[in-house]
Amino acid sequence: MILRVKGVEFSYENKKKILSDVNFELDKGSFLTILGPNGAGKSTLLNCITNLLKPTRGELWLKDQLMCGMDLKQVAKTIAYVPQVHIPTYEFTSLDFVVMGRSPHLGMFQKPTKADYDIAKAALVQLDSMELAEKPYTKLSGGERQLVTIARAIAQEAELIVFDEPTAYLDYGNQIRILKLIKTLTQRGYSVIMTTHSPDHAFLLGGKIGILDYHGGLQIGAAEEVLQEEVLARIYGTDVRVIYVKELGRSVCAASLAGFL
Ligand SMILES: Nc1ncnc2c1ncn2[C@@H]1O[C@H](COP(=O)(O)OP(=O)(O)OP(=O)(O)O)[C@@H](O)[C@H]1O
Repeated sequence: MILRVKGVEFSYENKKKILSDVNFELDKGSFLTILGPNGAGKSTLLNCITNLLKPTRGELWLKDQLMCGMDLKQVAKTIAYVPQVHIPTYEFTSLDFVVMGRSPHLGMFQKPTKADYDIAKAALVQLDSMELAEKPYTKLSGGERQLVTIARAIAQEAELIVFDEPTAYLDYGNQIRILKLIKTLTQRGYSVIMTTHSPDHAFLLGGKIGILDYHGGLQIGAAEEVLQEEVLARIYGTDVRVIYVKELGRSVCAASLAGFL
């Protein structure tokens, strides 16, 4: 077990409960996709998991340690966060950006060493992206930026990588490339949590699915078990068909515009 979320509740200042009694465990090398409508609380849950927000109730355990007693640097040695959009102000090269993943392993005023740069380069090589090393990070395309951000997570040498909508803003080909890469990461032993707005991505990746509803509850199960037509219709407020495609060996989601407007 790498992460245990136990009875977690969260409210912002306005007191509306965004997360309510959320419970799940994540094993090493396993995968959880979190779905839910806009504003349900997916990013809030990821922020609690990465210790950026403190739950109002409940406990988060990282391996066998309670997370509330850990600082961000300690947590970052185990969990890497790949946010949706990251636009730095300075013109770092991609390699300098990837090497920032080494910060949790450096002392307060310590600069990255040659060994840290070697780890950052190896992360870019792992993702077949070494040609991006000298490109300014601010000049990368959306897909390239996502690759470099994943390389930073790998350079961090974390065991759990948390992705907030990793396919947002990417074209169809890059969406599938990033999903393949995420699947490969789990095959290499990383644990992964990601959010998505596409139930089809959940079918494509397999693993466990969590559906967050507007009452803050997280329903967890296997894709085929959780992603039922009635559930999707309730969550997204629109008709969705779940169809098994023999050639693909999996179900797909298809929406219809009939009766819309
Ligand atoms: N800092 C904040 N202070 C107060 N309320 C907030 C804050 N951040 C988010 N919220 C509210 O909490 C709720 C959950 O937001 P969150 O961003 O976690 O949802 P989400 O499921 O990630 O949404 P989306 O799919 O649209 O990205 C929303 O109603 C949002 O307005």
